[in-house]
Amino acid sequence: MAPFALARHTGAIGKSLPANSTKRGSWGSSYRALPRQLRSACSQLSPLDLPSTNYVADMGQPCKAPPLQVQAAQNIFSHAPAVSRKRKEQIARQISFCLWCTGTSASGKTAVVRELEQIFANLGFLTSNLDGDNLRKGLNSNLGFSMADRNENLRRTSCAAKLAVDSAVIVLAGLISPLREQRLATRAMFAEGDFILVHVDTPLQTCIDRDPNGLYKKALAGEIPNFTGINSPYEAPVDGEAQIVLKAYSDQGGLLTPREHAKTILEYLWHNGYLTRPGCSSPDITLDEVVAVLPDKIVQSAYCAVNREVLLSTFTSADPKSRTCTPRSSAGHPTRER
Ligand SMILES: Nc1ncnc2c1ncn2[C@@H]1O[C@H](COP(=O)(O)OS(=O)(=O)O)[C@@H](OP(=O)(O)O)[C@H]1O
Ligand SMILES: Nc1ncnc2c1ncn2[C@@H]1O[C@H](COP(=O)(O)OP(=O)(O)O)[C@@H](O)[C@H]1O
Repeated sequence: MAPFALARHTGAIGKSLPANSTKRGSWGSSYRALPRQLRSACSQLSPLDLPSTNYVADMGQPCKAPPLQVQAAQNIFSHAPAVSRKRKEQIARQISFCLWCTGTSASGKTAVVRELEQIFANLGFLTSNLDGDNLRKGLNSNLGFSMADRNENLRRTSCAAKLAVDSAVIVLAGLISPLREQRLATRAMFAEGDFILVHVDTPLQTCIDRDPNGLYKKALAGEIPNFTGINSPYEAPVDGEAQIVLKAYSDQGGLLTPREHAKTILEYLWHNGYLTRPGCSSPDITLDEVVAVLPDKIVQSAYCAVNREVLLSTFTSADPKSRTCTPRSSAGHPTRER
């Protein structure tokens, strides 16, 4: 089944503009580092759990699906990277990680990711925005919303996210990822610390009231099968599963804005060393400065200029180790060692 209805989001910005030594394995093997009960949950999602989707030819004519691969390829010899991720992070002057937002449709995943994407750009960090809707127009365009198709959608997206993280890019992903086992399997793709799950915890009724594309209305009228939260399950993350939970409403009952959500995430990232430049002992920007950055203005900020200077010096310095960072704050911040 082809995706029912997808709203495309343009990237928030144009093109111009903590890790450990855990072995980073494949979908099939990397979850071995997890406790047994999580492994068992992950193991139900295998690369063999492929969708029963028919392909549609370019001409728009339905065509017979090529036989789906039911067995993993044999005789594959993988290559170690010629340039390490650590080296790439030094070049990019950032620590890469995957920030993965889960939540029902219209919970605000796209809004918070776009907000973050712009703030990161202004701070001089390179990101990739992996949005479920957008990916379903390309990489995942042959997938629908059966659970098997969602599994495959999430598996492919996790692989893409992993490739970007291994290339020193910060990934900002927003996909419903409705089942706990799917999120566990996604997390298992990454080394510990490289994956941060964010639950965009907006009550279903609020999402239904928002209904920006009229999909809930159609689903409630029985016109869309397998619609998350209506006739297909959404398992909210259990306690401790998500590193960050974004409640839609403040304690006073007011609706929190995407900007406030982005601030919560930035605080987490800053305190946990994700915004510390490789080789530095603390971030080169204070938390107050981070959260003061305006997302709606793409500017060549002072930070971009400083980073560019330091970056250029890495190419001119004979000994890369002689490169120094001048932290803007000397407070004792926790740092992710790279
Ligand atoms: N049946 C059904 N259920 C849920 N969502 C649907 C459905 N049909 C279309 N859409 C639109 O597809 C977007 C969700 O795609 P995802 O790739 O994030 O879904 S999943 O993670 O594979 O479950 C989702 O986008 P968001 O609203 O941004 O979440 C919807 O706009
Ligand atoms: N924090 C928020 N407060 C109010 N409205 C929001 C908030 N976040 C998102 N919205 C609005 O809700 C709708 C759905 O948001 P979106 O980010 O597209 O959600 P998702 O990507 O989870 O489907 C949009 O119209 C968006 O402008």
